[in-house]
Amino acid sequence: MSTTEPLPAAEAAPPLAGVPDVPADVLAELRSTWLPRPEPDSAGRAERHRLAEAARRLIEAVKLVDPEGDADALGSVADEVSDLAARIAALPSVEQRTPSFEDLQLHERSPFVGAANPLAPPMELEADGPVVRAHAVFGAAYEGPMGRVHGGYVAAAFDEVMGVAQSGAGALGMTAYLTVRMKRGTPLHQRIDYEAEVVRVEGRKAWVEARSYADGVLVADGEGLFIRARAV
Ligand SMILES: CCCCCCCCCCCCCCCC(=O)SCCNC(=O)CCNC(=O)[C@H](O)C(C)(C)COP(=O)(O)OP(=O)(O)OC[C@H]1O[C@@H](n2cnc3c(N)ncnc32)[C@H](O)[C@@H]1OP(=O)(O)O
Repeated sequence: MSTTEPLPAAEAAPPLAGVPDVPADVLAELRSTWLPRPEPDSAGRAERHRLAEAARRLIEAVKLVDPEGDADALGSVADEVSDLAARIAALPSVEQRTPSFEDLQLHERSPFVGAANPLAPPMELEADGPVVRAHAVFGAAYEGPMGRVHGGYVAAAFDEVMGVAQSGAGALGMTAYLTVRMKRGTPLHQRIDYEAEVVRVEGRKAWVEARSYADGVLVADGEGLFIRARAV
């Protein structure tokens, strides 16, 4: 891909040649309902999301706190946070019960999109015809070069958005390879926009293209191959 123009918006996902089983109108409906973030289905889940958001602020604060400041104060908060981690770990774990449908959703658990996952920025998703659009703001914890997102996270964000694009097109594969061209640094602390679309399907293989933009300027683009397991 050489153009820097965003992919055009589309009215609806056209049928994708090669994707089996699921009619295009059903997929389009699923995409429009599954990709936007749902409201939490219980008070407990809402509180877990609030806890994850607090943990994100904690991660950011720990990354930025000055080691040349007050060592006693640092030691004291390290003890408190350690006690808090032990209190949380002593609460019932999702791994001790059969996961619910909501537990398994990308919006809940993903390291990029998951509201319950403190590692997730979290990224927001939307369906735009056959294109999946996403956006995220990466904080200090994602820093590689000064003020820029680490290249591993740049690539991983592409994996997520491409993975959703091919799942949303019914391909349901796993990443076999991913190529990301990093054209400019991806800046921290500002909204990064993504777009991804399946461009070709052959049997169990789906090829996806994606791009990312900072303030409308192309910062990276790439493509990936996703392969559906034989059993699915
Ligand atoms: C409806 C709305 C829903 C929206 C809501 C979305 C929910 C859901 C979103 C999820 C979003 C998560 C996004 C993260 C996605 C991951 O991170 S997935 C995790 C990372 N990837 C992996 O762990 C994959 C590890 N690799 C594998 O498991 C296996 O190698 C694979 C990829 C499944 C392929 O295995 P296999 O099926 O045994 O492959 P095999 O039969 O040997 O080869 C099949 C063909 O593929 C080719 N091939 C195999 N591997 C490769 C390769 N690496 N490179 C090139 N060609 C290859 C072979 O040459 C062969 O080609 P042909 O001879 O048919 O032409």
